[in-house]
Parts: sequence; C-alpha cells; structure tokens
Amino acid sequence: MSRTPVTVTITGAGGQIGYATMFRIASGAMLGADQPVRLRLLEIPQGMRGAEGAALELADCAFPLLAGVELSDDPGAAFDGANLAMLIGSRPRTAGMERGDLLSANGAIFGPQGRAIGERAADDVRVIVVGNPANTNALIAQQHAPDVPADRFTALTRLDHNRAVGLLAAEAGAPVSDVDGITIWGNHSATQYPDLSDATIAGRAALDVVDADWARGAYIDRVAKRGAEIIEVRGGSSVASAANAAIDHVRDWVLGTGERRTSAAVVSRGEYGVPEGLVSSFPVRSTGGAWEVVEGLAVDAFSRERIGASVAELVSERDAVRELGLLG
Ligand SMILES: NC(=O)C1=CN([C@@H]2O[C@H](COP(=O)(O)OP(=O)(O)OC[C@H]3O[C@@H](n4cnc5c(N)ncnc54)[C@H](O)[C@@H]3O)[C@@H](O)[C@H]2O)C=CC1
Ligand SMILES: O=C([O-])CC(=O)C(=O)O
Repeated sequence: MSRTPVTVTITGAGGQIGYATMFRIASGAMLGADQPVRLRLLEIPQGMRGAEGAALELADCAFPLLAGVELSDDPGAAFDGANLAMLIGSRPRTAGMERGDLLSANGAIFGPQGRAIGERAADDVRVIVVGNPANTNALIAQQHAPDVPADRFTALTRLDHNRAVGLLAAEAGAPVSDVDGITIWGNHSATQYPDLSDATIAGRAALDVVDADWARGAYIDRVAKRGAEIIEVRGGSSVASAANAAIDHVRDWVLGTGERRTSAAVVSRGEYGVPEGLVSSFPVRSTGGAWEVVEGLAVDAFSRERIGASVAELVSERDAVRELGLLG
C-alpha cells in the first residue's frame, strides 16, 4: 500500500445511504483495488452515534485499503484536505412529496458545506451531491465556493441513468451490458427526460428494438417516477441503488468512461441551450479526470420540449433558492 491515500468526505455518514456507501469505498469498489482511502465522516450531533457505530464496523472489516477514519460534526474539519466530497446528508422525502418540496428543509445545509469545501478542501477536490433536490443543492454548494472550478461540482443522476438502462434492457430481453447511449436530461425529479433517441442495444438503435410509443410514454414515466415507486414498495427511499450510483459516478469521473456514455448533472456551459450555470443532467463521458458533455447529438422537437420542461423547473428552483437567500 505505497500510494498516497485519497481523502473521501462523506456527509450524512450516520444515515442510510452513507452507511451503504462507505464499506464499498473502503473495499476499493470506487477508486480501485490499489488505491488506499482515508474516510472523513461528517454528521450533525444527532446523527453522530450512527456514524460512530459505522466507524466501529469499518474497523471490524479490517479493509487493507482503509488508511483511517475520522468523524466530525464540523464541516471545516471534515472537508480539510478532501479530494472527494460526497454530499449525502440531508432529509429524504416520504410518500406524497416531490423532491423539490425538500428545498427549504435541505437547501440551508449546502451553503455552509460549499463554503467549507472552498476554504479547506484539496486543490483537486471533486464534489458529488446526492441529497435532494440534488441539482439545486449542488448549485447552492458551488455558488459558495467561487475559487473552486465550477466543473468540480456535480449532482447525481446516475441512479436515473442506471434505472433507465435496467428498464430498457428488461423490455428488450437483452443484457444490460448491451445498452449504450441513453441520456438523462435535466433535473433529478419527475420532470427528468430519459432519452432513447440515440440509445443502442448491441449496436442496434434501441428505437428499432422496443416500441417507440412505449419509449416515449410509459418508459419515461416509469424511470422518472422510479424513486416514488421505491418509496411506495419499500416504505422508504432508495438506499443501496443510490449508494451504488454514487460510487459509479465517482469511479467513472476519476478513472474514466472510455468511449461509453453515461449521464451526470454538471454545471452547464450553455450546451444544448441549457442556461449557463444551472446544474443539469447531460450525456457525458469522462477523460483525464473531467466530465465532458457529449455535444452534437440530434435533438428532435419531442426531446427539445421534454428537456425544456425539466430545465424550466431547474430555473424555478434556482429562483426559489435565490429568493430564500440560499445562493449567498
Ligand atoms: N440523487 C439521488 O439519486 C438520490 C438522493 N437521495 C437523497 O439522499 C439524501 C439522504 O438519504 P438517506 O441516507 O436515505 O437519508 P437518512 O435520513 O437515512 O440519512 C441522512 C443523514 O444525513 C444527516 N444530516 C442531516 N443534515 C446534515 C448535515 N448538515 N451535515 C451532515 N449530515 C447531515 C442526518 O443526521 C442523517 O443521518 C436524501 O436527501 C435523499 O432524498 C436518495 C436517493 C437517491
Ligand atoms: O425519490 C426519492 O426521493 C429518492 C431519490 O432521489 C431516488 O430514489 O431517486
């Protein structure tokens, strides 16, 4: 174990997704089997016992790659020297709520954490926001860290992407590994647009394999409302699949995607007409440790309308948090 450990800060470490994430990171599933990690666990005082218990269990796993575990309820200490910041800690929604309903409850968490990242994290820090509403919380954090390059702030839409892959593969009766070219556009919310226009299954256009009405109707609804479906069936919001998606996102960001495409919410530079500065989901690849939006895809009138609706929601969330004084 001669490589320098990477410092990974996990917020909400006493909660469900935090718990489902940290053991896989410590095992090497996120950064590779030869990369030691140091975990920093951030909680609020009420959540600290849960984080302490998780830390005891981490010790009991005797992970060879785990170079240390530190707990804190102070964002400054928790993000000090962080190379990766996984912002999970925040309240989940319950049945009958939309994720946007969490804006006022959760938004206030992300300003102070963004500021602490700006002041204390390592120069190469990369941030992923999982806590809902993830895109706008990422925007809040990014706005509080003006000295960190904006492209280091992202939000998780990989869970939506993975759901879209799984549901398409099931419909086509194909292995998930045959599926490529799906895009999740926009917000991690019910307005998101899972787009099969450019998707392939074993190299064939997906829209030639599955029914086009399904692809542009029931499929979109099922993917976009899968979070609510899980809440209804499980009695609580997604945990293991969310942790898995967060790990997929960071692994691909750091280690690269190759030619394969995925989806991530990144700070818009105006690609596909999405207003600059919004944290919106796009088709992406990662090379050299940076996400790149895949440009030049054809966007027909149907897709344009769906993307526009989700982006309009992002604009209204941004305006709402600005009104609440949360953008700093
Ligand atoms: N983007 C995505 O795809 C998904 C996002 N989520 C979201 O992830 C978030 C976490 O979900 P769960 O782990 O299931 O919730 P949970 O309630 O089990 O855990 C949340 C933890 O965050 C802690 N926390 C609250 N404020 C904090 C702060 N300021 N600093 C540090 N920790 C803080 C709480 O004490 C709690 O232990 C929720 O907002 C949920 O909606 C969930 C699934 C998918
Ligand atoms: O639906 C929720 O509230 C949790 C979540 O973000 C998801 O499962 O996609």
